[in-house]
Amino acid sequence: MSEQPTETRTPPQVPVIHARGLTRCYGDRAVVDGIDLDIARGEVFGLLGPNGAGKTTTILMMLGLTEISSGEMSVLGFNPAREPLKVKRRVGYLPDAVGFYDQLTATENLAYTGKLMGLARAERARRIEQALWRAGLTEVASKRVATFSRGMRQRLGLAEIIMKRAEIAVLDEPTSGLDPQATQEFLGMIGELKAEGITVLLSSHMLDQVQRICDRVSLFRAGHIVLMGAVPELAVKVLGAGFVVEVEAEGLGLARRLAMIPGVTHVETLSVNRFRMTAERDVRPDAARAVVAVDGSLRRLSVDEPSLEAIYTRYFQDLPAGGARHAA
Ligand SMILES: Nc1ncnc2c1ncn2[C@@H]1O[C@H](COP(=O)(O)OP(=O)(O)OP(=O)(O)O)[C@@H](O)[C@H]1O
Repeated sequence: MSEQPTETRTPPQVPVIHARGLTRCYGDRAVVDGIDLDIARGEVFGLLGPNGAGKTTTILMMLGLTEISSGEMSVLGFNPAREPLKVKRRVGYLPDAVGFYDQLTATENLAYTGKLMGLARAERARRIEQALWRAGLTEVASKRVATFSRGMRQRLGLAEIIMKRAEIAVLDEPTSGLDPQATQEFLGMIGELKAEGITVLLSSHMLDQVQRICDRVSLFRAGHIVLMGAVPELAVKVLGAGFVVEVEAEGLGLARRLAMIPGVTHVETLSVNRFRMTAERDVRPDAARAVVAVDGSLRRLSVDEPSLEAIYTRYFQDLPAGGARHAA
């Protein structure tokens, strides 16, 4: 195989994952029902939603692992239904239960994948060594995978993605069952992938983790994407507020100044010299400048970031009983 993923990279402005009206039916039931998606290169994109909402089915369609009933989908410019091998070569997939050969060592497992990819022996050895090192597995490289904990298997999955030089990493519940330290390390590694320009799709129920590492998230419900965007945007939509910034400062006409800051939707005067601002973004630097502009003195500035947990909970609480609400 002589294909070099680096030579075929899609230009940055073209979404690396594009779907329109994507649908998957089992019998007469649509489990993914007309979803639209555009994911940019280098984005960390979260897929959230209750069990059975259609996240894994969407991922499987992306990878050419399940049929697309109707709609369009392209991954790195390829149609996964017609060109699954081209997609597979460029996309790393870490399913919930990673399938490695238990009787082989970590190195041997990666060597097996490397051979399937058609990598020459020297190149294979170089990439394996580098990938194991990046995943923190160098010391256990010659241990059989049967002896690995779940955390180590997950890292080996990441090592495989690194070795493949995948342009997209698709991670399905990667941190479930990991202890807090292993989780932190794993999230750190996802951050490193992003820093290299790799696009990451993360399906997870761990809302705090999703919030920490994702640029945008999508909320699936009954086969639809019902919400999509950056957390502050979703907070404005669902909670009616994004960031809440509190300012304690003296200064004449400060409340009026604060209200003029772009992105501020509301300013409440809590008491003399104490203000609570609701904003679409973190406006603390602007608030500090506003205090200086009125020749005031700043005593305290704090921000409450919107939480994905609160958005998720409120969204489902606000649904009318048995009601369907599916506009992204
Ligand atoms: N092969 C299949 N045949 C019939 N129905 C299926 C099949 N695979 C999935 N489904 C159904 O499709 C729906 C969506 O499943 P999917 O696995 O995509 O959900 P999910 O959002 O990934 O859930 P989870 O959070 O539990 O992983 C579920 O109702 C599931 O039962």
